[in-house]
Amino acid sequence: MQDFHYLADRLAIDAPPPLLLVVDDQPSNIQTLYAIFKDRYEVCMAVNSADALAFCARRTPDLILLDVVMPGMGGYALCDLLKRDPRNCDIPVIFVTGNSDPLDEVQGFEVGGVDFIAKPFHATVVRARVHTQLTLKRQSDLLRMMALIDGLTGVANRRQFDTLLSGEWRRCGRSGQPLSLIMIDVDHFKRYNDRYGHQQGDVCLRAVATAIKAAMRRPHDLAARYGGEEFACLLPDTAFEGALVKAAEIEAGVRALALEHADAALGGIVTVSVGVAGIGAPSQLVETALVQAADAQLYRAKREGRARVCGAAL
Ligand SMILES: Nc1nc2c(ncn2[C@@H]2O[C@H](COP(=O)(O)OP(=O)(O)OP(=O)(O)O)[C@@H](O)[C@H]2O)c(=O)[nH]1
Repeated sequence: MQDFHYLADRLAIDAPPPLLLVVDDQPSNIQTLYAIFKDRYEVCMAVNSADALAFCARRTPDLILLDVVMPGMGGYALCDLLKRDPRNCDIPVIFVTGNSDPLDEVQGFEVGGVDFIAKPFHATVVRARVHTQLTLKRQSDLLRMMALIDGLTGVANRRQFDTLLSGEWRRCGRSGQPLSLIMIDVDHFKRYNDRYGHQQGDVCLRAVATAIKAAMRRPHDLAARYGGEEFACLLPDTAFEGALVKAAEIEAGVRALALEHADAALGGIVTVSVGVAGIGAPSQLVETALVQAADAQLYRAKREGRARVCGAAL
């Protein structure tokens, strides 16, 4: 539970103001809504459905206020399109309408709208409705994130890692791109816990996770907690040689933290052992081969004295 609060606090502190997209062909309506929301939210505007789609391809709004009747594609058709797109389907859409016909509202709910706001606007009601939907959106985003993020360290969890490994294995197999995997294990971590206590052990794991994440700079690189004191990095479109460089960076990055570990075998600081495996064309083998190979290299690094990188190309 403590980890849940840690994650929730981090999200609240780091969260930028919510992004509202107002889609309306009438400049006066846009101006009114802008005036209502500009103090608490980032408000962007689109004057037709095509502009709105272009905007959503660049950025993901937290909520859309959508006029029902517009020249060209109307609000219902636009909402229907957005809901069919996996990248945009979670954005709540509130329709803004001058029509109070219940049948009209039913159509709006059928295409995935979450609420209606009647014109002319009543500022307090509009604010309250938007606030309610944004609160619900934040909560569902948090739950989605908790299902994919390790609560202790903030990196991806094992579930996300397994899902992405399967996806990247197939994608790299189709495109003929290489795929590499790095497995990392904290050395003599049982001794660390025994000497410094489990809570300090958790602090150490967070610091190690941060050092690992710092080495993952490409957008598709993934750092994950594989289990206990073991981490894994998935490097799509990266050949074995490149992954070896990253692995060395991770090993050096953890050393550079200079976390005291009086019972460590070498140097009196926390170190990691690292195993690397890379494959040129994933389609030749089953995906477990990559994990097994990286794991075998990790245990080789342990056998050969820890605090080092070992690797093999498949
Ligand atoms: N503090 C803390 N400890 C954990 C966590 N998960 C696993 N551990 C501990 O990590 C230790 C792992 O110990 P071992 O697998 O024996 O390995 P090791 O002591 O690191 O030794 P080598 O891997 O051989 O260098 C165990 O004591 C686990 O209890 C965690 O979330 N927090």
